[in-house]
Amino acid sequence: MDAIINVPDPVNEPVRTYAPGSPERAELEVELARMASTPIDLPHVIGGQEVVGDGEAVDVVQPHAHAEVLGTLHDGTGADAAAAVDAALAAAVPWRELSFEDRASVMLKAADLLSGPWRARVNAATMLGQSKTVHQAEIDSACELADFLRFNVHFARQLLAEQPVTSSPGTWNRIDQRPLEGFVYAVTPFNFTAIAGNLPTAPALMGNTVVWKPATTQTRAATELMRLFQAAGLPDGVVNMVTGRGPAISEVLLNHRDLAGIHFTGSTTVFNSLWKQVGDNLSTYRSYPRIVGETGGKDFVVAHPSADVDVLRTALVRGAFEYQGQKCSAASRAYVPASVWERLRDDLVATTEALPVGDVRDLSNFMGAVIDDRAFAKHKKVLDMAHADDRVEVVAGGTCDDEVGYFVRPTIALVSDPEHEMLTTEYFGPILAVHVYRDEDWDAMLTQMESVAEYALTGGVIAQDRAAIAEVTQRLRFAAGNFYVNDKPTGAVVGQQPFGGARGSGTNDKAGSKANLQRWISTRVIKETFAPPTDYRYPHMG
Ligand SMILES: NC(=O)c1ccc[n+]([C@@H]2O[C@H](COP(=O)([O-])OP(=O)(O)OC[C@H]3O[C@@H](n4cnc5c(N)ncnc54)[C@H](O)[C@@H]3O)[C@@H](O)[C@H]2O)c1
Ligand SMILES: N[C@@H](CCC=O)C(=O)O
Repeated sequence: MDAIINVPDPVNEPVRTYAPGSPERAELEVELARMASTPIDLPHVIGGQEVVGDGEAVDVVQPHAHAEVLGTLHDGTGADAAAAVDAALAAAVPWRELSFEDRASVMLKAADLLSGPWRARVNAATMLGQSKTVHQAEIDSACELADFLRFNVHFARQLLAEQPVTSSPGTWNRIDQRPLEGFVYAVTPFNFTAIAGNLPTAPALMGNTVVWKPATTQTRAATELMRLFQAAGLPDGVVNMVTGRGPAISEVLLNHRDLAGIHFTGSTTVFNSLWKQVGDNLSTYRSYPRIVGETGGKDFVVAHPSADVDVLRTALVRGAFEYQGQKCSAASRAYVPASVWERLRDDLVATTEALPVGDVRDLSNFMGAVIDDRAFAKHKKVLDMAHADDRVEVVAGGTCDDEVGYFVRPTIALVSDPEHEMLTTEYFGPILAVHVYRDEDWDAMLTQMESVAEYALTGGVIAQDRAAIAEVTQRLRFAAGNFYVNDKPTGAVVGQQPFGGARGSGTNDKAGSKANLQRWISTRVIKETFAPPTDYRYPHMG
């Protein structure tokens, strides 16, 4: 077909309410019951084939009811990884030779299936496997993933339309956006099904083929995503999913000549280790691998003496405790002036103590469980430390219980020492450290908190005074890649607040944006000369 094709204008997927009596709630409840009662194999998908591996078996359980198994995966071995690379390389040429419209069409179809007939099952898998409440699952696995798929197509179309600004008389300059040579390695975290879906499909849209390793605890929903992509017509081998913990898979992939890029989201520690291995292996590769990684955070809320207390309380409760604080964007440190704390404390503590925490199948709960026994043990240790440390006063929560599920009560800890690890370390759980500063120390507080943590992901200011808002926005310019004024620091929406941070929080390539897609292409410039010179001499030579 010869045509310059436009793509549909993207629109953010509307968030459904799941209110009692709504059709979406009825459909979801059927799916939750079906999935919870039907554990399945969670196979690798290599070259389009479901392969039950022979690596160690790992059960994927419901975090809020850990005796209930959702499925069993097999830890990916070196042989599984090698087979996935072979499949990705075999699929590369036919995939990149399809037109952009054909590739885009697969992504747009996946978005429409997800927002329609697949919505309930992907949401149910995310709720059960990752312990998300229905609202948290809906904004992630249905809406954000559909948005990634649709907005990426829109941004990719813009990228491909960008051509040289000018051509000299007698010449024509053109740009060809090539995929990378080799395969892209996508490694995804447990906490967002949308990220799990975006990291392999963004490079694929740009013409690359991919080996994708989801987090073990997210594999129930990841398995639904693989099936969704296949249902949307993704050709075999374009995305190959290898399940498991990762090191054995990385051993093969990071030592492969054709590693063309890494698309990672997860902790700073794991990202640093992958980057280091790439550095150590540099002479192995055909091209310099593109490395994109969005990593950890120690996200802040700074309150000014002019803050509206109701706005501040809501931003803290939602920002710190939604999805059990397991968002990279979650507020985990707050700086509150003494004059505001006096008015905030009782209501904030009472609201926090009243938050319903439990099994996410009970839709009246505000929070579920933390992801697994490791996370639970880490949070328990932090709570024990907080209770024992005389620089810390636990004013809400502070308890946990793993008898049925990995439940950690939402916790607020008053921390007097601004250098304390509770104000610098990412715990990735429902633990909010609050530092109360003297109103007159506003300036010193801003200077100290700006760089006390290694991260720079999200943060915000709660204030009504315009001069204070302007001051914080400027002084904390490098402290967050996503900055909020009078709002919680979570809940970025694709196309509205492209997401990512710098410093120890990652490469800030902004998931779901043109900047991210740019990393998955390698530009070729073609200059054609219509009446080429036939004499080498220049006029100045006489
Ligand atoms: N900045 C962002 O956009 C963003 C978004 C979501 C999560 N996060 C961060 O992710 C972290 C939480 O997620 P997590 O617990 O899944 O992170 P993690 O780093 O423990 O795991 C991330 C992924 O890396 C895999 N992995 C670990 N070692 C590996 C290896 N050697 N080779 C290959 N894969 C390996 C894991 O199995 C998982 O799939 C937090 O630090 C959070 O801040 C950041
Ligand atoms: N983009 C999400 C966070 C993703 C990380 O976990 C937000 O803005 O809350």
